Amino acid sequence: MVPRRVPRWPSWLLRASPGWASWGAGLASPPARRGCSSTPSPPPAVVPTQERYPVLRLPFSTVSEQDVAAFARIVPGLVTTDPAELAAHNVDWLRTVRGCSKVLLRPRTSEEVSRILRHCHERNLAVNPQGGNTGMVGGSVPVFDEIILSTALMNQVISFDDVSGTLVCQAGCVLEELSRHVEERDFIMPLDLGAKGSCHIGGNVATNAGGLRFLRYGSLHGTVLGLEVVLADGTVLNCLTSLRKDNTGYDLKQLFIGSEGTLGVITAVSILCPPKPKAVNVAFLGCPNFAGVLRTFRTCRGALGEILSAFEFMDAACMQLVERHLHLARPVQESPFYVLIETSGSHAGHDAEKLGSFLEHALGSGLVTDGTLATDQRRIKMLWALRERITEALSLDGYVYKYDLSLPVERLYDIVTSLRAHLGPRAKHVVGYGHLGDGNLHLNVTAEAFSTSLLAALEPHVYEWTAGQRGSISAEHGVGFKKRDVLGYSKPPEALQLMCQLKALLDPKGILNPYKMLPTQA
Ligand SMILES: O=C(O)CC[C@@H](O)C(=O)O
Ligand SMILES: [Zn+2]
Repeated sequence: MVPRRVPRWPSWLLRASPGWASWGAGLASPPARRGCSSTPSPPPAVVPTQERYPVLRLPFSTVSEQDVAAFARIVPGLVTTDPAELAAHNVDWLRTVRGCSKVLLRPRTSEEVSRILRHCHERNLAVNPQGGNTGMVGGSVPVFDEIILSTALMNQVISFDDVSGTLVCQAGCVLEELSRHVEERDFIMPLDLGAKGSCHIGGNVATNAGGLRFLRYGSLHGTVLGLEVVLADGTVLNCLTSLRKDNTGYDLKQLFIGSEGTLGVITAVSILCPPKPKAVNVAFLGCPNFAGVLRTFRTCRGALGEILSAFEFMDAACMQLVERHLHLARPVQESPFYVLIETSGSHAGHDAEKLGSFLEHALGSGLVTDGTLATDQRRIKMLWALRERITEALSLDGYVYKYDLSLPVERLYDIVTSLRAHLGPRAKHVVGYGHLGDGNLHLNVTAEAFSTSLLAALEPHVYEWTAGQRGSISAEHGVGFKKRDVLGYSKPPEALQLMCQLKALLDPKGILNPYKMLPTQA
C-alpha cells in the first residue's frame, strides 16, 4: 500500500486549513483573467510603449484600405479593425507595454498564413505574430502599428501516436487543452506552465518556454521533433517530421525554437509526450535559510534519483504576497524559505518509500523545519497553486519589474538579498523564487507604479551582477522588447552579429516581429 503520509512525524500529516477550500477554483486560471475577482476598480491605462521607451518606428508601410480588403479576401470574416476588440491584443497581460495596431488577422491554416505574409512582404508591412499573449518580456504585442497575426483559430490537433507519444498539432492549441488531450491517452505534455490555460503551443515553442517540468523532461529543443514554419516571404517550410533521429544536415527547426517570431511564424508543432506517471507526490517544506534549501536539493537529488520531477523554491516574501492577495493559506509553519518537491514515477509504493525516507532524514537533520505531503490530485494542485500563482500575486501588488536569471545555483539568492539592501524603501517588495533545480531565479521587484528612477537603480545593476556570475539575463522568458538591448551581458558580440546575419537572411525586410529580440542597432 502507498503510505499517504509519513507516519512517524505527526507534523507531516496533511493539514486541512480553511484556506484550502478556496484553492481549487482558480488553479489554472489564464493570466488574462488572473486577479480579476480581487481587482476592485478598472486598472489604470497602460502607457504606450513608444512614449515610455526610446524607440523609433522603422520605415514600414502603413496598412491601407486596399490591404484590409486583400486580407479580407484571404481570411474572410477574420479581419478585425474594431479598436475595442484590438485593445486586448495591443497590451501585454502584465499591462506594461502597449502598441497601436489597427488590424488583427486570425487565419485558420498555414496556407492562409502564407498568403498573408506574402502580401505583407510585398507591401513592406510589419507583422506581430501572437499566441496566447502570456509573455513576460513584451514580445507578443506590437510596439507601433504592426499587424497582429493571431494563431488563436489554428487550434486543431492533427494526430497523436499512442505508441511513440508524438503529438502533432496546429500552433494555436492551448497548452492546457493539449494536456487534457494527451492525458486522456495516458501521456503528458513535456512542459507545464502557470499560464497553461491561455498560452499557445506555438508561442511556447517560439519562446522556448521552460516551466515546471523542465527538470525532468528538459528543453523544447529536445522534445520538439518537427515544426512547420511560414517564412517572412510566405514560403512554407515543412519540417513537421516526427522522427527521433534525423541527421540529414542542419537541424533547421532549432533555429525557430526560441526565435520569438523574428525568423518565421510557427504554424504547426510535432512534440514528444512522455508517458503519464502512475504515481505523483508533492512535498511542501519550510527551510530555515537558503543554505538549507541548497542542501535539501543536493540530498533530495541523491535520495530520489530518477523520480524527482520538480524542485521549486520561494522565499517568505512570496508566500506573504500569495496569502495577502490570493488568500491562499500557508500549509506549513512560517519559514524564511519554502521548497516544493515533486516526484513522478511508475511504482507508487517504491516512490513513497523513497520520499518517506528522504523526508525523515531532512526533518531529522534540521534541513527542513516543517512540511506537508500530498499524494492525491486535489491536494497536489493546491500545493502547486502556491508556487504557480506567485506571478499573479505579484501583479496584484503593483507595477512589477521582472528578472529571469540563470545563475550558478549556489549564488542564486545572493542578488535578492543584495538588491533589498540596494533599493531600500524605493521598492515595495523584492522577492526571489523559481526553478532551483534548473538554476533559474525569478527575481521580481514591485512598486506602487512604474518609475524611471527605480528602473535606473535596477538596470544595469542586475545585468552586470548576472554577467559577473557568467549567468544568463533570460533563462526562460526570452528577450522580447524589454531585454533586447541587454543581450550583450550574456552573449559575445560575435554571437550577436551572427544572430543579426541570420535575421537578415531569413527576413531581409525585417517585417517579422520588429523591435524584438535583436539589439536596437541591428
Ligand atoms: O513571473 C515570473 O517572474 C515567473 C513566471 C513563471 O516563469 C514561473 O515560473 O512562475
Ligand atoms: Zn518560471
